[in-house]
Amino acid sequence: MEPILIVNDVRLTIDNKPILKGVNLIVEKGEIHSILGPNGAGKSTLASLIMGINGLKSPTEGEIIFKDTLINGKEIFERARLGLTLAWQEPARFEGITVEEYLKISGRNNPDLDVEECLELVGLDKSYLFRYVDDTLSGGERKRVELASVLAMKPDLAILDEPDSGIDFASMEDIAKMIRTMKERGTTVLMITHREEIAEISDRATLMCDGKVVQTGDPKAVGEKFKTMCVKCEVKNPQLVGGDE
Ligand SMILES: Nc1ncnc2c1ncn2[C@@H]1O[C@H](COP(=O)(O)OP(=O)(O)OP(=O)(O)O)[C@@H](O)[C@H]1O
Repeated sequence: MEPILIVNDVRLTIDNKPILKGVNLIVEKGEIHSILGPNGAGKSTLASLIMGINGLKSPTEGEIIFKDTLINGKEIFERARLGLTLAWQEPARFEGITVEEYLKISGRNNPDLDVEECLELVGLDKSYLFRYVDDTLSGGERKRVELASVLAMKPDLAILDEPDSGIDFASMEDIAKMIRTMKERGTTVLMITHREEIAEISDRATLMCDGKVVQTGDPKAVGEKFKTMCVKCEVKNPQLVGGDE
């Protein structure tokens, strides 16, 4: 096993509020790794820190190492150049850009780019190439276009923040298939999700709660723990989730 991403004792405090409280995570090259956890666990904040977005370029303490390079403090474009990309929780919306243009921009550094194939892999036919990436596409279609753009980019590590949001239950198997295709094409996937059934397509999963990692391992076991412990805990006793430092 060869780690592609190492998150080493990462702490983040914003306005005196501890948000990440010593997160340790190793993502192995070639795996699909899910992060599960209740609302407010710190999943998106961790994804932002790994990508260097939303003003979060460095943790308060700890290290983020991508492909043997310490990326604390690096700009988003430097991280992208190293082979790191992120698909957002909110699907893409770009006024005046067609799907074809969007995929070509996304895949400009991919010598094997085939935009029609990228669309096909996310279940959209080639008539979508001429559609605009705006609200004339449904939320689910924009989500698919965004996942097609990740396939076009072919990054070494793709962080997918809730790829299942805005996707109806019947399309979940499609999404799962697409994420597996990403893996087959050499992209390691770190995926944030609320749905344990999506986490189950992973090779490994991590459960986060209250800014900490609770468990990493077999996705079924982690999903089960999420389902049985966190959901109950969140509903009945939110103030006890995970405890404090
Ligand atoms: N810039 C910020 N300033 C203050 N608090 C913040 C900031 N960003 C995040 N938080 C807080 O940090 C905690 C973790 O938020 P985060 O969005 O990372 O959780 P999450 O696990 O992704 O939740 P969800 O599943 O609801 O998206 C929340 O309590 C949130 O309000």
